Amino acid sequence: MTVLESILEGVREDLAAREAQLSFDAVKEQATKVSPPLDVLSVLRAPSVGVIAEVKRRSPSKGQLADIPEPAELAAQYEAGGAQVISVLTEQRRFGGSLADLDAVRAKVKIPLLRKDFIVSPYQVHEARLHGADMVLLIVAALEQNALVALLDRVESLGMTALVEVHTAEEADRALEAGASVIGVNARNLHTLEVDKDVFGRIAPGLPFETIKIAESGVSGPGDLMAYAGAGADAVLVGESLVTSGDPKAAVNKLVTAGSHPACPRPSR
Ligand SMILES: O=C(O)c1ccccc1NCC(=O)[C@H](O)[C@H](O)COP(=O)(O)O
Repeated sequence: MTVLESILEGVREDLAAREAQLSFDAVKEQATKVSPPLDVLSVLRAPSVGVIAEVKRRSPSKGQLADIPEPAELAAQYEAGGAQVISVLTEQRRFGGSLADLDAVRAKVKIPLLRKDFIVSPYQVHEARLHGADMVLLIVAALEQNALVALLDRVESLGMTALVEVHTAEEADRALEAGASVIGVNARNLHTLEVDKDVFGRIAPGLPFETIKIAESGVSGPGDLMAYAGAGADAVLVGESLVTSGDPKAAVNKLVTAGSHPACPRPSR
């Protein structure tokens, strides 16, 4: 069993437990009562190369990264540093996250929120909305094509934006066929955990001009952002280097400054 398959097994068990507590109909109904989602596409189309800053406690590849007792405080630092979007890892078993983290962050910051999890069911999409997410991650490697299409439609029908994650050219083709307008190229292979920062540069040039392109994983500082920007990234998604930095506001701000510097290569949009 690969790492991704093992994560998905736990995700499905945890999902079944939550469904037993709160029915699908109830989640759907309650989610209609929260404030409407923010317009993530406009934010990501800004002329500078943006930063999606992640609340990430631990990971299968690195183990414990940071305790993060107050995720809302970390998110506020990210916002103050100029992040465009905050990613909240809500998976519990491997990443130590929760929907309570999403609630806390939503109550604290005004910028868009990404629910970063392993979404396999429409239930989780409505749940994301109920807990204040504006954007939802859909991982192509975790989904059959019909499920990917159905989940993408579901996300968009709720006014949210899907970040459709790929790691290979074949997955990128599937993302485009499904109708993704935002594609994240993850440098991390979720089956082996190997990180290859060159994957973005191999895949992004083959994506349509109008597709918003996010480079995910392995960003340790402005140099990585500049390299991803040179290969066509509209934004970078960063976790580890921010949560371990000791000064998340400054760490985000360094990236944001690099992304808006005139010398930073910009996507041609
Ligand atoms: O981070 C992991 O080890 C991991 C393992 C298996 C599935 C997903 C995983 N991470 C999710 C992510 O994609 C990253 O949290 C995100 O791109 C930020 O990456 P980084 O800046 O390298 O922490």
